[in-house]
Amino acid sequence: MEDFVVGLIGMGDMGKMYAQRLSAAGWKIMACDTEEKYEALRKEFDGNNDVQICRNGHLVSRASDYIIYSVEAAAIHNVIAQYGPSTKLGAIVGGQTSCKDPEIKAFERHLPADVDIVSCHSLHGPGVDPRNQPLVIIAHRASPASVAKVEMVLSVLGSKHVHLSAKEHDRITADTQAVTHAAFLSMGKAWHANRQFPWEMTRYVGGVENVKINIMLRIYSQKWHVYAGLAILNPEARKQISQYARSVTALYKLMLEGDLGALRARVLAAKEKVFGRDDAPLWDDQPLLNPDLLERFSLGRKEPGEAPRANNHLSLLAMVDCWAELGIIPYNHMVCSTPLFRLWLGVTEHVFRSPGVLDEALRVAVEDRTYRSDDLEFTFAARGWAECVSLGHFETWKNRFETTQEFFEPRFKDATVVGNAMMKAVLESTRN
Ligand SMILES: NC(=O)C1=CN([C@@H]2O[C@H](COP(=O)(O)OP(=O)(O)OC[C@H]3O[C@@H](n4cnc5c(N)ncnc54)[C@H](OP(=O)(O)O)[C@@H]3O)[C@@H](O)[C@H]2O)C=CC1
Ligand SMILES: O=C(O)C(=O)Cc1ccc(O)cc1
Repeated sequence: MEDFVVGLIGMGDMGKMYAQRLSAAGWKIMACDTEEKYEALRKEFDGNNDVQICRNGHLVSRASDYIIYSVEAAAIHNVIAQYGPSTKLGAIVGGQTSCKDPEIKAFERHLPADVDIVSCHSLHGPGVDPRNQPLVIIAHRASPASVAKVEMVLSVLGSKHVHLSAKEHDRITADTQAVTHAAFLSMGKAWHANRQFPWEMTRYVGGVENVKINIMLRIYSQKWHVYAGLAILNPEARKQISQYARSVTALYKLMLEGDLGALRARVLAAKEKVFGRDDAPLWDDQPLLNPDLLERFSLGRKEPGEAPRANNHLSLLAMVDCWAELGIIPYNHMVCSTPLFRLWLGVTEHVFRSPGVLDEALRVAVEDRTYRSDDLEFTFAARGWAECVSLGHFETWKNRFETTQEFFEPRFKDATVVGNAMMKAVLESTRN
């Protein structure tokens, strides 16, 4: 492996993270982005002798032994069609896209037959320390020797390798990532529709609300294509996102009707399916999240000693309803989960394993009208995202995302600082 060269096509956030970490560990890298970024990238990597910037993917492909495509999911087909035929004889090729169906199809179609296919997916954003985070390895068409080479190169990330097929990967990430994002995207849309910065309204500050707000802002501060790609292009995700919207609508209607009995019965039945019976729970003895920790990461002000206002937690109740309807046991996906999913499952578990909190949420749901208009907007938003994903409308998705991104944009700087601290503390304190 002495002269082994790793090629990186796409030097955005993930490509650069790989370039920096792999070269720091001593691997020789050849990398490119689109041609107009050539000079800027050369300047950026000027001091790094282990990273050679190329003008295009042909130059990377012809000289690299293992090539990783880290480009937008919607572009992967065209990019592989362009550079795939230039792949070095006998090389290994993989991709980093969040959804494997289009990537594998493009590889099968455009790569020469002598090339092995071993894909990967780091299950975390570029700003998260990859150590101990799951890294999916997909040995799609490869000799054991090629898989071993890929694992040796990527071992420098310190992630936990999880071996899956492309189909298993897409199924699990639809259950974990796509539907989790749908919940936070809907919260952002709802707050935007009511023109609220939720942390400026005292009723929103504290505990579970901190997680909702911080993660919502984190998602809207990122690039739209990452979230659009993994929802729209994953053939498994449509069902989950549509069910989430149906669950939100059904629970909201029960709230409007003031039917506490029916609401309670539905939520408790879902709880039993997802979290097990009270005498045989599926959760661990230790909660996934320490609730005290959540209080520390607020963007808003709270008077000392003031408890967070009760909330009906429609977004969380609907998540459990959705899992129950689809027969998903979220704990089964922990080996292949992102930090956001673990956080989301952690707060959901917190509400469902604290009987007082769940009872209060159900009582508030029918008695307290404070949240009615927010919840109406949340319901519209969840249905809007679901429709957009079902129709596969990238442009509408982009527009929906960017208008809300613009609304929250002035707050991203502060939110990123608090959000990063929260993620770090939560990751350190949660079991994986
Ligand atoms: N961000 C995240 O949290 C994670 C993302 N992923 C996945 O990784 C992939 C990359 O994501 P990320 O790095 O965040 O996105 P970025 O947009 O930051 O990076 C993608 C880069 O690829 C470039 N590109 C597009 N076409 C070509 C081409 N023909 N030749 C060379 N470069 C090209 C893009 O250029 P241009 O902008 O000009 O199009 C862009 O710079 C996506 O598929 C994403 O789903 C996986 C795990 C985590
Ligand atoms: O943790 C999450 O769900 C994120 O939002 C970050 C992210 C985005 C895309 C991926 O393919 C993997 C991780």
